[in-house]
Amino acid sequence: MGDTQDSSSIPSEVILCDTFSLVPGTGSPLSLILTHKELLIQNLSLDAQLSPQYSLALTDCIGCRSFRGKDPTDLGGYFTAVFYPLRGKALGTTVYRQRVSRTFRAEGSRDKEQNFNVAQSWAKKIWEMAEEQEHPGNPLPSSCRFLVLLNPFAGTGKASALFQTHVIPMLTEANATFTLLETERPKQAYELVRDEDLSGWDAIVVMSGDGLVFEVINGLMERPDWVCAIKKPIAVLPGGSGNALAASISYYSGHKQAVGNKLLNNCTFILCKGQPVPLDLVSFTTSSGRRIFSFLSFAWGLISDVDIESERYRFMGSARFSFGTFVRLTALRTYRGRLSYQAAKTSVDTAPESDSHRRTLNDSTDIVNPHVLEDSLLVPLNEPVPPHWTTVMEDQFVLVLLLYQSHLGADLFTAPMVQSPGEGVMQLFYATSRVSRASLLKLFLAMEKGTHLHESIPHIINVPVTAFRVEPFESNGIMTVDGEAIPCCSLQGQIHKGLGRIISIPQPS
Ligand SMILES: Nc1ncnc2c1ncn2[C@@H]1O[C@H](COP(=O)(O)OP(=O)(O)OP(=O)(O)O)[C@@H](O)[C@H]1O
Repeated sequence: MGDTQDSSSIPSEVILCDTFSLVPGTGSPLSLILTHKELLIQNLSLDAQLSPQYSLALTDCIGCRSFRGKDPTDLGGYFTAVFYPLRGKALGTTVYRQRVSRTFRAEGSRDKEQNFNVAQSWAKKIWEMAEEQEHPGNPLPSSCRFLVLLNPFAGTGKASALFQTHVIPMLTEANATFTLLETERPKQAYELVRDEDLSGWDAIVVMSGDGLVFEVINGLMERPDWVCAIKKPIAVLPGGSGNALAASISYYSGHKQAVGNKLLNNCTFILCKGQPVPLDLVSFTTSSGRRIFSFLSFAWGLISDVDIESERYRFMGSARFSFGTFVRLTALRTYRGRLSYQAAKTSVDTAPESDSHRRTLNDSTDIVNPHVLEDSLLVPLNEPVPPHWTTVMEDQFVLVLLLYQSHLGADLFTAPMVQSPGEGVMQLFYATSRVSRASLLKLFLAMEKGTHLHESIPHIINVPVTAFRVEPFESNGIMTVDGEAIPCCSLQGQIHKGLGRIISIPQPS
């Protein structure tokens, strides 16, 4: 955990060292030591109430600014450093970020300007070191300009209020500028990103559920300059009821499980400190010729039924999915159809077994034709699937799910094996009519903590795949792509590794 650890040794590579006092406080002196990695605070007073020494990690610092005292007779120079260290149960399931702000007063000189200069040079250096901590790669500019698209009706309708209370203060501290656009109707975000010049923005931030992200991805892919446009970084802040992408990004960025405001804090921190990383997208073609781009999931059967039927329990927030699942389990349906897929090849190198799921040989970079994204793994829907594909002979399905991120909802940790947003693999889960209600119940209960893969649950199959086809024999039932309902029809899709960009904090492997 990065916060306030006791440190007993003086660090070797000291960059700055000076004496200040803490504000507010007793005015007692303390020594500040800045190294490449941390700000070390040592109390110089004999007050036994104060911790003698603690440190704040610069990886957790989102901003630092200097200022003069308001009172003209005040000779002090000030700086405030804001950190969001990890809190919670490191070994448990919930780890989240919480604000720690420290203001220091420089008072070594009788000259006000000189004290201010000291504070200013500390603030500048701390921020420089904090930025140096970020991972190498392609960082966002230090003063970012964000276009924030917010759906005020997402989830339980609190997104606007949460943006004001939780997000704006953190963006301000991080010196980021933004333009907020509250959507007034469905498809407005889709049309905006499809039609407008986006060059004035470093990233598009979506504060909503997964539905608005779906609009943004599909809007970008509709542009004549989609090859370039789809590389525009997207960031996600949870404002809906499912928030699967937000929960996945929070998990990849080292936060384990979090929901509600804790998840929002984590994601806002990621927005301030993260960098654009590759995001897998799946292109779907339906029998009606429709092309859809997806960042999260495809579902048919139990999961899509619950997703759409539980809309009426929206007031429950994320609990609507668990409640809807229990309701649907009492009246389980089966759907007749055929499922085919191309299994992902796993690496045969010396990687440890537990790691093998992360390695896929399907690294073929998409040959990006400027006019259309080619699906090199697919044949036309009216032709049989390629001979090396697998077809599930069973024709009664209870559920078919393809998931390409770790979470299916903030509290549905369905694919713990997914460790980053750009692995180039879809996790296929399916169950046929042989599965029992007890097995399904066990699956959904274990999914909350992501332990279902360690339990033996009969007749729930998981295969990593790179392409798939679903052919329902009847047109009743609901299918969803990223939680959005589409008419039940034959369709197929393939993954495009790292086609998009999402802001995340990559973890050292
Ligand atoms: N002002 C608006 N009024 C009504 N619908 C809107 C508005 N703005 C966007 N939408 C639509 O609302 C749909 C649902 O939004 P979204 O998925 O982001 O939230 P949610 O359904 O609450 O969350 P989740 O998908 O995580 O359950 C989107 O498909 C979007 O098209």
